[in-house]
Amino acid sequence: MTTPTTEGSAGTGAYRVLVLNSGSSSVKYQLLDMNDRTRLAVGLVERIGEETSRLVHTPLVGSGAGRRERTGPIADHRAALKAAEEELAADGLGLDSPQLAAIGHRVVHGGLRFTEPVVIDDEVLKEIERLVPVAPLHNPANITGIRTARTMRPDLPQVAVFDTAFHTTMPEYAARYAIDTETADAHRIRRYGFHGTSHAYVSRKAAELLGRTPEEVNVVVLHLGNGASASAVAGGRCVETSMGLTPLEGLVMGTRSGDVDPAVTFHLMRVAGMSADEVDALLNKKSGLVGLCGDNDMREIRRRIDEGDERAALAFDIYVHRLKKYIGAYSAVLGRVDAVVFTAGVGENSAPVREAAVAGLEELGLTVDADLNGVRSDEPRLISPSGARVAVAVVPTDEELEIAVQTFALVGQARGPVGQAHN
Ligand SMILES: Nc1ncnc2c1ncn2[C@@H]1O[C@H](COP(=O)(O)OP(=O)(O)O)[C@@H](O)[C@H]1O
Ligand SMILES: CC(=O)OP(=O)(O)O
Ligand SMILES: [Mg+2]
Repeated sequence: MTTPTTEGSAGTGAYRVLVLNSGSSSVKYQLLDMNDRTRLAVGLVERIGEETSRLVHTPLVGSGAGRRERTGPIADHRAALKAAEEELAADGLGLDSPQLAAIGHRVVHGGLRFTEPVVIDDEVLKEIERLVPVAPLHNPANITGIRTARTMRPDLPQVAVFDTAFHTTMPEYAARYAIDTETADAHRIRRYGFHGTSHAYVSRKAAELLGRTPEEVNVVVLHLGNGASASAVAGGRCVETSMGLTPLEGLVMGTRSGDVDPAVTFHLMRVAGMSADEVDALLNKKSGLVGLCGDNDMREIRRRIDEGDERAALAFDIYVHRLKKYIGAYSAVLGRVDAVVFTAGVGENSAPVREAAVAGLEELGLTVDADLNGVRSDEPRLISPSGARVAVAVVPTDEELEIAVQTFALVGQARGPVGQAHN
């Protein structure tokens, strides 16, 4: 791992990066010191637009240390960022700080054009807006984040780091749908994949855990958060991933269906009289775990299962069955698998999901040690027994760190030499 120098961006001495990860109803933010990649403050604003919004802000340095919480309505993403800025400013870490080198934004859809992080200008912003129809839950929130941050610090470089970028190495036969080529090309319909920052970070960390370089290993990464996706990474390059044109395809998610027969859509339109927008809302917001059992939080689902709730049990089984299909499929795609890696909220925390997802896959070399699987930790760790043919691991993701590193590297390149992107 190479550490950037204190030169920071531009030799100005600015060495901090603020990262904004704006989701459909939440904003996660982190302020990092890029000299040693430590976090100075972290925060989350959730349930934006509801009466019960909540901001949790935790400064990690100085006298302000200690978690602070605000509750009460926060109307929109703009208000959420303003509230976050107030909290940062209260600790002397506000956006007016001369030490701030850049703001890094997670942008979910980068289409065909953005295969690397970019400094945002009006034209880049316009392209991110053009992609709203293919990331309707995400790109609008990302855009609001960018616009608000620009208003607050118009002089500061703002960098977009795209979820889709890591997947642009997918071979054409994995990225194309088998539909009429002219129609597909005219509308840029293909599989883009998402959560790429996480898949990139976690696959690299998994190689490190195995004591190998990313080039030496083939891994299957299962990013199981509210949105969920799988990827097959061969020698450090993504060769297949489960999300497609939009973040709807693939695994069962908190509120999204993942894979369904596409005919479900026109059947609902023709037979149930639903509009395109209604089907869109059904598949994106009222499906997945919440559609199956009314809850999208895996903790709550497990609690209900323990009480004998059959709907929750069936939802769990459907979730895990889909995961197992993807583990099998990606083992075939990779030919040789060195590790299957669990990450994000469910992947990092739910031992029952991990156990059930690999149960019965001994023929593929996959087993989980019950004791290791039960350990709670924030560190990357193996949960397969020693000597297992394929390692099974838990690697906490850190999209914000990855975004900060890419942002800082880019701003440095634009203005003069700085440290490089990390391993
Ligand atoms: N201790 C836990 N046990 C089981 N599942 C958990 C736990 N903590 C969080 N989760 C799951 O993780 C999900 C959130 O994952 P996260 O990666 O933070 O999502 P996102 O970034 O998409 O908002 C929750 O909805 C919940 O299902
Ligand atoms: C792309 C995507 O699904 O993101 P999230 O998990 O943050 O909803
Ligand atoms: Mg996430």
